[in-house]
Amino acid sequence: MSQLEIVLTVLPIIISVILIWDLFKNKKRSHKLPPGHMGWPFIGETIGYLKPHSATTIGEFMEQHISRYGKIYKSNLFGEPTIVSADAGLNRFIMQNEGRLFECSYPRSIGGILGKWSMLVLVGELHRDMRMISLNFMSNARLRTHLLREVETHTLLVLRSWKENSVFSAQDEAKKFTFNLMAKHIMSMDPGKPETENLKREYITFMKGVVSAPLNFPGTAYRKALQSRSTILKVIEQKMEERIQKIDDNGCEKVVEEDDLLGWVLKHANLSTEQILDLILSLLFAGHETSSVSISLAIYFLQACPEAVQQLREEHIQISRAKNKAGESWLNWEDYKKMEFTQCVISETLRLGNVVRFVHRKALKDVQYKGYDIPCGWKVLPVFAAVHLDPLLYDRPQHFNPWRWQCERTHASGSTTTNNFTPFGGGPRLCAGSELAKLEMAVFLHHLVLSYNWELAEPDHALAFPFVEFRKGLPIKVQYFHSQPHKLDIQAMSNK
Ligand code: HEM
Repeated sequence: MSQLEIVLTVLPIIISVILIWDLFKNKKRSHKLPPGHMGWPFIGETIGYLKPHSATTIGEFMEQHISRYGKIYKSNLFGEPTIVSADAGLNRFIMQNEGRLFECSYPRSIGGILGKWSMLVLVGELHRDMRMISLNFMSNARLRTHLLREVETHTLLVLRSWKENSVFSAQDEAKKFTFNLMAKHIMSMDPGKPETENLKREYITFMKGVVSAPLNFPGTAYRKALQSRSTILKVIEQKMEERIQKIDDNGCEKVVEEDDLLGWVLKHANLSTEQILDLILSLLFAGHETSSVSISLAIYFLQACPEAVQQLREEHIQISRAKNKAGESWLNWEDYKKMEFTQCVISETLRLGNVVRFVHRKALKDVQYKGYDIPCGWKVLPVFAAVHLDPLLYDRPQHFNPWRWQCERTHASGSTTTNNFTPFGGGPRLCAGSELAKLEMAVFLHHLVLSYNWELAEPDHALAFPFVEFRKGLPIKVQYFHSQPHKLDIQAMSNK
């Protein structure tokens, strides 16, 4: 057979195979997709989707898409075909079927910056192992025995530094509080020490990169963040080495017992150095940003709602009076459990502020939901913010109304509000630090309302892009609230 004859025989076969394969794929492709628009090639509709908007709204893009296509629509976001869900039922379905029908799938740039062993990136068994470590370390028992005292100490350190009538950024103060708490809890680093302050500086550069476009060129925020990442990792690694030197052959610390995450991981978990570094960095990230923004949001919402401040203050004055009577200073778990209205304020802050607005998932199989197909491999974005701000689910959703949660508490659980409230996500990836976050907010609010009155020094509001932040840093002015015998004196409290 001549070469030409071979080509003429083989070519039609190859073309037929391609055509049959294409036909087969097309048949598979004939999904009943939700309505929507795929936008420009590659970038799709990403720019519109990420356009900054007020954190207490879902933004123009989402509003227009929901009114045009409904609560479930298709799009092209982050370079991939995507199903966006503002539907409470679908969001629950996605979160509950993690690992079976859907899987966590953050953009590659997040893995680049948080590390390939970060909990946000890991799936399957590796994720489960890392999750167990985090859950153990933030268990309810540890919250009672260790964290409550730490949270209160760090709250007081920050609040005690506030000067009457001075103007400062409440957001920076909240960040200081949560960073110091995390640095202490994770690596026993003390606030104010040069090593802690250096780490904080690097961390700020790192965070700017996490929220920026992932452009790895000289001078970009992303490139600077990658540099800060390696500096931060060096600090953590050095701490690790110091700690390993202290651990004897029996696995016990020879000198001082530092009861932090680093020590715990070194003694109890079988992780590589790289895994420990990424775990610690991702916990620092997960535990610092979200809680500090939530505290800033609470300060912001409350200054516009004096009735809520008054009720909150009454609750905390009662707790404080009972403690004074009993000769106690530090808050204990029973005090925390008495903070019922405070929990309503926290829930309402998380509902209206939507610190984590959506999460990233992908479909592991072809999935059907409400007559629509979600094709295998497509990205899926459950948008919690859209559910939390849905007027069909929450009466006057844009209105800060902590009392709506009071009715919830008196009704049986499983009610509409509770079912549709997912500030901490859900299913097997439910936030590992949710109880710690609520404790931080409650203790901070306790001392805030007992110690100060506050007002905005200039107008500001929280923007979502999509990380939530106050553009001007939430400048506030404080006055002492004197009617309490309460003293912000940690030394005196420690000596009691
Ligand atoms: C109000 C504050 C917080 C909010 C709103 C929040 C929200 C969330 C959400 C929505 C997720 C799920 C992400 C996903 O499914 O892809 C998550 C995961 C996580 N959060 Fe939080 N979080 C907060 C505070 C904290 C704190 C204080 C910590 C403590 C270090 C923490 C540690 C984590 C961890 C480790 C995960 C990953 C869980 C897993 O993948 O199994 N979070 N958080």
